This record gives sequence, structure tokens and C-alpha cells, in this order.
Amino acid sequence: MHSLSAMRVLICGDSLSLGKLTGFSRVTPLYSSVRFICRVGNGNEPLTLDTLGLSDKVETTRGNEKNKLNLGISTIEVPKRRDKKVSHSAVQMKKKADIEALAPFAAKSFLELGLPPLLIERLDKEGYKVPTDVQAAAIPAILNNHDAVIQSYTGSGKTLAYLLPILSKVGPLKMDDEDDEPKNKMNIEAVIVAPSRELGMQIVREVEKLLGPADKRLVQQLVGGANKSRQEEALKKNKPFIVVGTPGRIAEISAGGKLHTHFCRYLVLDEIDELLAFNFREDMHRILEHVGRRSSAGQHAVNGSEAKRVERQTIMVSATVPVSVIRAARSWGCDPLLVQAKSIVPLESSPSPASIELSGMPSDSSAGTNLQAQAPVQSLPPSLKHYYAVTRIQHKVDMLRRCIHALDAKCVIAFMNHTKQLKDAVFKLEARGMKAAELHGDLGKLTRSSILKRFRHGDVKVLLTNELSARGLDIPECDLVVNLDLPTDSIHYAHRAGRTGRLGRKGTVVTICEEREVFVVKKMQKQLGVTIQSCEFTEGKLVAEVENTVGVRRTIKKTEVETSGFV
Ligand SMILES: Nc1ncnc2c1ncn2[C@@H]1O[C@H](COP(=O)(O)OP(=O)(O)OP(=O)(O)O)[C@@H](O)[C@H]1O
Repeated sequence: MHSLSAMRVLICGDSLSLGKLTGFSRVTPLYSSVRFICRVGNGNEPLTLDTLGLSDKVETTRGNEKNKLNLGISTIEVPKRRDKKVSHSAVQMKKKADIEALAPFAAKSFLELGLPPLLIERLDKEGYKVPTDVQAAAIPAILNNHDAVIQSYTGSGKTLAYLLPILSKVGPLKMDDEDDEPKNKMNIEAVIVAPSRELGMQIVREVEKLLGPADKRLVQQLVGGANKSRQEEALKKNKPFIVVGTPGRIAEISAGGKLHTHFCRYLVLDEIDELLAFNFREDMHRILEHVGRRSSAGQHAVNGSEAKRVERQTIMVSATVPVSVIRAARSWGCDPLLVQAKSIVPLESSPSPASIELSGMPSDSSAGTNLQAQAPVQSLPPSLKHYYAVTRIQHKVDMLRRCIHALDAKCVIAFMNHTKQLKDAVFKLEARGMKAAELHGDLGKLTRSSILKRFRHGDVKVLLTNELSARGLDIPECDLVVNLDLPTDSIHYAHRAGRTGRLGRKGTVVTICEEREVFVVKKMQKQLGVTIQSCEFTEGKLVAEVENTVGVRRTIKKTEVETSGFV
């Protein structure tokens, strides 16, 4: 039997404005709701990536006891938005029915999550048999119409965590009982925003895979750098129900009147903390104001009154969720939930407990935008091994080469901070017989995608790149990430590092730095809650230094490191 162990009541109507956060104007929720959450023990073992034959040792910051709890979520609509009070007993009366809507963390198959048969068939065909933890948590929450912030470590399957519930409700794979026709045939039903073209195209490919060859035209990419007129023609001709793009291009086509998103049901903001960056501000403003918004009379505001917002579902996603995201989510969404692997909690009113737990450090309650103070403790895959090696600046590329040999790495991403240095590093590696290529934003879209293709296919062994490639890129074969320049903070470290060790695979991250930079590595180690070991590359081997319990340094040869499972 389930036993009720906790209940919370949350009244919607956050007074925090987005303008305070990012300079955007306020986004007003259309309605208010009271949502209550009942945790019940279910006695089942939660699903882990072990069931996929992959390791998953990450625990949520809420502790083991809470990880074993399941969560029932439900919403009672309340007529008035801000000040209507709902009695505790009314919430309790609803409680029993809501327990039915538990997120099945222990799901062993996609069927258990309530996905439609056609979609499950497609998943099966593509080799997706078992949901990951974050998918098992997020899919029921989104299917139950909740706004959500999805946070879990890099490579844990967040893309399908939001795509699957959306494809269950709209498009050709949707459930039988869903409306057959969108309210307006020209209308887009889901908009997915990503901060880079590469990530946008990767999401498009994922949707295309699931839709299959016959229906893949029903997803349209709207990424920058590509031909805008062609994108507009495709929108008109193919009438896609879902678009995926970068903020600039989506906003541009929308402003030109070629993208009809007023009736849109879903807005997904992938890599939300990156989308909050200043350079996206105006485009994001337009997207948030237009997607899923319409006036009560057709498309226009009546008597100058502000257009009302329809019940758009807003889903925000990232491996790192600093306070700025929590605040934006409260402002843009309606009673958003924080969905993590094996944990669903409401984003409660300030101070923000979620971000405190994520950081493992006290929250900056003032501006809430100090990313460096918000360490992404849960953002790194558990399978990753971290090292740093000290050298002089002029020897960094040579050390990279020795590092690749020592680890016998097959597919390497090396990060530098300045575009100018990339070419030089490529030249040095190629001169030593190592296939390398540079990837950065100054290259054209076609060049970028052709380089990525060669890298994915193994024709290029080392990809030298900058921050452009740190977010979201999924190259499962990548077995080594090297920081040739230090990332700006621990959040950037986490996203760079997350290009390897995806979905439980082994991966190694090596930061090559100067002696004077070691303290920064130590600081990131502390913020991230991982061990970044000092190492050297000698005689073709990685020689790691470990500190024993009494603080005396000793050196272990690579063979020793291997036996203890470090590499
Ligand atoms: N249920 C599943 N079974 C098998 N493979 C899966 C499953 N879900 C996702 N994957 C694969 O796992 C890999 C990582 O997924 P995805 O890119 O969505 O991770 P992510 O959490 O979004 O990472 P990041 O934070 O870096 O963006 C992809 O190759 C994806 O195809």
C-alpha cells in the first residue's frame, strides 16, 4: 500500500517579472492553479541505466530516502489568478485521485509511461527499448500538462524526455483520443528553441528518425545560416506541426508573418541557461510573447487590452540550472515542476531551494545570476574521470598529442577559448600525423556541418573547437575531452566535459593548464563535487598523482590506474 508522506500546496501567481531578470517584459500567466503533490513510497526499485546495461550511480541531491519516493501530481484550476485561496481540505479531497498520476520512476518500458503504440513502435525500431531515469520522470509530468524544468546530467537522454510526450499529443504518432486536426492547419503545434545550429539540427534529426521517412517533412528546421526563403517555402508547402531552430531565425521568420505559432501547444527551451544570455534577449522576448499566445477575439487584442495567453506548455531543459533559470521558469511558466532523474518537485517560491540543492552551496538570493556561485553538482555523468596536467603554454598542443596517445583515445574534442588559436593547433597536430579539424562560429553552415559529419564518421580524430560545441552535441563515440584553455567557470566545464561519457559510456576529461592556473582547477573541482586528479604523460602512459589519506603525494603508474578503473 502507498502511504502518504508529504503534501505541498502551491498557489500560482508569481510576482517576479522577467523584466527584472533579463530585461524582458513581463509574461502574464492566463490562469491560476493550485497544484498539490503527494509523495508515496511504492516499494519498487527505481529504474536506472543499469537496466540498459549502463552504469548510473548518480543520486539526486534530495537524498536516498526521497529518491525512493514516487510523486503524484495534479492540478485544480482556480478561476482567479492571483489571490484566490484554496483550502487545505479541498486539496486533500483531490489527493486520492491524483495519486493515480504517479510518475513511474521504476518504468521498465516506454509502454508503462503511457506513450501511444505508434510511437513505441518507432522507438523500438530505432533501438530505444527502455526509458532513462529522467525520461521516466519527465514523460508522465509533461503528458499531465505540467510546465517543467528538466535537469539531469549531460548525455542522460533529456531530448527524448521532452520529445516523446510532445509526439504523443501532436503529429502523426499521437494518441488516438487526441484532436485530429489542429485548430488552424497553418499552425505550428510545437516550437523547440536551441542556442546553436548544430544542436538545432541534431534535434531535428531525432524528430525525423521518430517520424520516419514518410512524415519527416512535418518537422522543419529554422536555424540561422541556412537559406531563409527556403525555410519559409518549406513552412508553406509542408505545413509542419513542429519547428526546431535558433532564437534569431525563429524570431525573424515570426516577425515576417511566416510562422503561425499563436495556437502552439508546446514551447521547449533547450539549454535554457544559455538561451538566457544577453545576445538572445530580443529574439527570446519575441518568441515568448508570440508562441502560444492569442487574443480572446482571433489574433488581435480587443480594445487595446493585452492579448491573453493560452495554455501553452513551457518546458525548459539543461544539465545546469542556476538561479537565473529557476526565476525565469517561474516567470515564464505556470507552476513549473523541477524534473530530475527520480525526483519531481515544484519550483517553490524564494529562496530557491532547488538551486541551493543543485549547487550544494548557499544561493545568491540577490540577483540570482551569479552562475559561478551555482555549481552544477548533478550535471556530470558518473562515469567520467577527470585529470589535469601542468605544462607551459607553448607545449600545450604537444601535451594534447601525448595525452591522446597515452589514453589511446579514438575520438577527441579539444576546447580552446580563442578561434585564432584553433588553426595553429590543427596545423601542429596534422604535422605530427594526427587527423584534426577546427570547428567554430566563423565558418559557414555547410563547412560546419561537413566537419561535424567527418568527425562523426571517424575521418577526423581530433576536433579543435570553442564554446560553440560545448552545448548539447551528441557524439556517443567521443572518448576524450581536453581543455587546452580553462573554461570560464564550472558550468562551462560541465558542458564541455559532458561531450564524453554519454549515456553511461566511459569518458575521460583532461585539463591542460599552466602552473598558475591550478588553483582555478581546484576551485572547479570543489564546485563540481568531483575529483580532478593531477597527472603527467610519460613514456606513452598516463601517470596520475593521488593524494593519500595523510596528504602525502605518491605517484601511480598508468597500469595501476587502469586496474583501479581510472581510465
Ligand atoms: N532510452 C534510451 N535508450 C537508449 N539510448 C537513448 C535513450 N534515450 C536517449 N538515448 C541516447 O542517449 C544519447 C544522449 O541523449 P541526449 O542527447 O538527449 O542527452 P542530453 O541529456 O540531452 O545531453 P546534453 O545535456 O549534453 O544535451 C543520445 O545518443 C540518445 O540517442
